[in-house]
Amino acid sequence: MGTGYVGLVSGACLAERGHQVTCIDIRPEVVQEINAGRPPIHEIGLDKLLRSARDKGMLSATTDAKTAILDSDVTLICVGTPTVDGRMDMSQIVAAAKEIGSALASKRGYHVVAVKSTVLPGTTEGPVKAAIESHVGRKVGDGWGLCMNPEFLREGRAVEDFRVPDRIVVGVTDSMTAEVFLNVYADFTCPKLVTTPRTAEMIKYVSNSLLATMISFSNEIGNMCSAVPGVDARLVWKGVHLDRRLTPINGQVGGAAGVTEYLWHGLGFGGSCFPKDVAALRSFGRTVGEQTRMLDAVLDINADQPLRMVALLEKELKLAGKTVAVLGLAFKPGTDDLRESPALPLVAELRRKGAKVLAHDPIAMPHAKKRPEFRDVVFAEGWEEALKKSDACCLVTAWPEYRSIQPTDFLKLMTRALVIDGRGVFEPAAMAAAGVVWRGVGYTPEFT
Ligand SMILES: NC(=O)c1ccc[n+]([C@@H]2O[C@H](COP(=O)([O-])OP(=O)(O)OC[C@H]3O[C@@H](n4cnc5c(N)ncnc54)[C@H](O)[C@@H]3O)[C@@H](O)[C@H]2O)c1
Ligand SMILES: O=c1ccn([C@@H]2O[C@H](COP(=O)(O)OP(=O)(O)O[C@H]3O[C@H](CO)[C@@H](O)[C@H](O)[C@H]3O)[C@@H](O)[C@H]2O)c(=O)[nH]1
Repeated sequence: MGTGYVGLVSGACLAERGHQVTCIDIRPEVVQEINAGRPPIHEIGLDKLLRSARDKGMLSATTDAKTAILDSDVTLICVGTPTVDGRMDMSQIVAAAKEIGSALASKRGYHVVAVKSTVLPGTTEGPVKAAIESHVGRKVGDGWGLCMNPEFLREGRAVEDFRVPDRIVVGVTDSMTAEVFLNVYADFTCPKLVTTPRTAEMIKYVSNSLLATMISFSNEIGNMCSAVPGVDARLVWKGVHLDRRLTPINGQVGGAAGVTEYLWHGLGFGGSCFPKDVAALRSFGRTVGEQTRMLDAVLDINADQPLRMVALLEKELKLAGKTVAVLGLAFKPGTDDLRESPALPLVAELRRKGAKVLAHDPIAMPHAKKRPEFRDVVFAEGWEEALKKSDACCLVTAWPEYRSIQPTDFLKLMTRALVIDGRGVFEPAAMAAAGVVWRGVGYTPEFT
């Protein structure tokens, strides 16, 4: 139920594993696209997977929740749980639960409802259970079961993450539900952690909050390193990661320059999860009488990073009347998602300072053109055009095609080659040697 990033990817991947899947959504246009074999979202590998599942008769989509629920054994709730004023908005999840309850009222045979959406501790056993029970007319355990199954996939790598997860967490209170539900994941060989619904809910928030904390910590340290002549943050992270406690046992480290992802300076985190989940956990902490000094700092540091990019630019030129190329609008590469992208506060600040913005993104431009925040942004066909018509360049999203831009391209295309790198994409020494003025957010190379 809910065919966004989580619902559609889960549905397509479970169909691949041999389950019969019906995707339910309230948006008829989305249902139509799925039935036509076209994913309404951009995810690597999803179009092929969806078409294959549909062609084999393993997956279809509908707006008719009741029929779909009556014809199935398990329902995964994958609707949105946005934050409004920093608090989790439960309206979609409660509406979905009521609909499931109404359908289950006439159902024979055991049915398991799993909350896959990210929800605060107590939500599954509180409002979700209450909404289902009040409509089904039977208590949980009487013909139906309830569990919590957080999802850890990343946008842009969602199919790969779902196919090969690090772990599967299930929060459940009775063995019958655990047995039926774990059958869904029978083919997955990763560690499976069975716990209570409240602990499962908390695991999801703590996972996201820890990763967000690592990013803000790296940014605070990167900013500090930048302020000390002769300290190179990239080498600082390399040196720190040579500690075996931070480097995985097999010696494989992800991320740039041999540094574990999430411990790397830059523009900060965006997307539909980290900002909302840290904010929701912070307000949850207050409701249980706990201070959240770390989480407060994580969000404060993150809000500052895009503004630092503008401050770096202003050291090099007066922004009023100038044109700035913004390369990348999506909150990260591999997705067309603009939710909470650092490009949003960056563009707003550039406009506030009187600069014109000429933007490019390989995938997200059709969405960006519809956003009111980008109303007076001009869009370029390609990065070459953006650079040619600009006085400076801000690299926001580390798309592979931007990684291949050479120092000579900046020199050839721009009147003055001035680049502010928000993602540590370019090699500072090569840029400097070629004569490009290169600055990094949270990073000043050792040799400057
Ligand atoms: N996006 C991610 O990478 C990700 C990863 C892990 C967990 N999560 C969590 O999973 C949940 C879903 O996230 P998403 O990004 O897939 O959301 P989304 O906004 O992309 O999709 C939600 C979908 O639910 C549909 N919907 C709303 N109410 C419905 C109802 N009553 N019946 C049927 N459909 C309904 C909407 O039309 C929409 O298509 C959220 O709680 C999110 O925090 C997201
Ligand atoms: O070293 C890093 C790594 C990431 N980011 C930024 O952090 C944000 C989130 O990135 P990522 O974690 O790759 O994407 P999401 O799709 O938002 O995935 C996160 O949020 C999901 C939704 O809850 C979880 O399921 C995933 O496990 C969790 O990684 C993006 O803006 C990235 O640019 C950094 O700034 N520095």
